[in-house]
Amino acid sequence: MKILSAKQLSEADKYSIQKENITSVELMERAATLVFEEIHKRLQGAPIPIKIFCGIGNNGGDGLVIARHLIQHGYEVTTYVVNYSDKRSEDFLTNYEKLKDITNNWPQLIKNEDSFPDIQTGDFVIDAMFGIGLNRPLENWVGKLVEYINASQAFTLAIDMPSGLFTDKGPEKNSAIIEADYTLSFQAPKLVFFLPETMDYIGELQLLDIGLDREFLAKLESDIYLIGKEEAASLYKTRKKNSHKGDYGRVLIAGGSYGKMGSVQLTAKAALRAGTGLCSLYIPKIGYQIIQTALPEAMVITDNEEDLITSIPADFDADVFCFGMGAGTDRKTVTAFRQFLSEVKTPILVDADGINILSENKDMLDLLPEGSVLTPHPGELKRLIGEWKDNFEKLEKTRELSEKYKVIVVIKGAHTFIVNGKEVFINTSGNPGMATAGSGDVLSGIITSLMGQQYNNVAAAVLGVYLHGASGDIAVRELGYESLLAGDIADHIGRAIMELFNGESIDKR
Ligand SMILES: NC(=O)C1=CN([C@@H]2O[C@H](COP(=O)(O)OP(=O)(O)OC[C@H]3O[C@@H](n4cnc5c(N)ncnc54)[C@H](OP(=O)(O)O)[C@@H]3O)[C@@H](O)[C@H]2O)[C@@H](O)CC1
Ligand SMILES: [K+]
Repeated sequence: MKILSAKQLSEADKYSIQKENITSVELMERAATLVFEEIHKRLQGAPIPIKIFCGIGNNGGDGLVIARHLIQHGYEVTTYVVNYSDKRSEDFLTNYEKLKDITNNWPQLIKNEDSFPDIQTGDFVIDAMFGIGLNRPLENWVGKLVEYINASQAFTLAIDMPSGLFTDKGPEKNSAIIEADYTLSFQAPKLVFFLPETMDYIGELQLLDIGLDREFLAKLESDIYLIGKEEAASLYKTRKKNSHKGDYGRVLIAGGSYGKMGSVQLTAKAALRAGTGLCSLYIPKIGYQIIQTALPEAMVITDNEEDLITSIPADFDADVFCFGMGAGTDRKTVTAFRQFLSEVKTPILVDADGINILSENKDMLDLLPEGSVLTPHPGELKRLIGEWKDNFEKLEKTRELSEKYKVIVVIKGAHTFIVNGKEVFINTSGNPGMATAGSGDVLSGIITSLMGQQYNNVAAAVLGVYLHGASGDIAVRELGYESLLAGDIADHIGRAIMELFNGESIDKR
């Protein structure tokens, strides 16, 4: 699904109105009625005090429509107009009159701090103050009202966007933003819903299809895509009956050092669970027995050194190489990686210490084969690209790195971002239980595995990240967040692949 900007959404809005030959107030009625239906479905007429805070633009107009429907269905509603300006929008005004027609009263005006209403923890607050039209931070009493609502701890539903949050840029420091428990947003997801510094304002997210013109939406250009099950499933390649292990990739995973053999073991296990035909590990001697015992399905080649890696065989017959987990940054390992990069021809996946080595020796980035995949967590990314002022800048800098070196960068996080030049894919699967040691090693194994199975490298990264999150989601159903181990993520990859197709195993023989 495409992520759209505020400008694109307003254009889609205008186009749809013209094409359908409806008025903008009719579109507002349609959108806000959908919101009302969602609320009604959940509240089922419950006598909870509902307090709706409406702005004076079209987000406020939505709030007035929601208020009208709720009142007509017998809910206990108080409507407030946050009167921050005299420039009331036309559609706001139309619905202002309509609301008065049914209540015989004007909504209560809030004009300053003295007119803030009492809000109880048990109230249901609807935030319809600002949507995609916000163009500067909230100031003075309007900002204070937002903080006042947040402090009330009342359940807060944001309409389209939490008020105070910009659609296409990061918030300014200390700005007032509604901390919503739930956001019902129109038509398309917005980028800020998924960035680390802004995602917490959204609460739970639900998108409402308000019927904007599909053809127009399809033509809108966007480099940013949201990846859910449907998108992931479309990337999956079925297996042929007439095939053998050689068809599913020869993978060489190089890494590990004294005390860190578990990392490569997890990567190799994940690669095998994700479908790799032949998996070999290149490790220091110390790990030989460990790996052979823990993972009999993998083959092992050892370095001459006991405790660390001092050479990596670039001439090994592999479709894809993976380097970095548990490898350390010893001078001998750095030299080995440099030598390997100067010889290797196929794209590689670089994780953990591999990325740390690249950060400390930036000239080595030039040696990365085109299409290689880097999988940094934010700390590793910072070492690669330097500090960023906000996540928009982080994304821009990562795009520049990706374009300059022609590599795919997977920024790990609550929403993992896959950056391929200008293109960005945002993953939606996964959960906080996956914030556990070794989780990244498993991810590297899955992506490497898919690269080896002839997925193109971008598809391998996107599908790999999705499957990693989905495996974690399935595993927590049995184990709970706290007790999830990285190995459990690896063990549920098969189930995650099956669930791409609603639990059915794929058999297209
Ligand atoms: N597009 C769609 O698909 C559909 C959109 N719909 C709805 O419309 C919403 C967008 O409506 P919108 O364009 O009227 O903008 P909105 O968010 O109400 O705010 C604009 C007002 O805020 C003001 N203002 C801005 N910043 C401010 C500040 N810091 N402090 C104070 N004032 C500030 C600004 O005034 P000005 O900058 O001119 O002073 C203007 O008056 C959208 O989110 C959705 O809910 C649906 O009904 C139908 C389908
Ligand atoms: K809002």
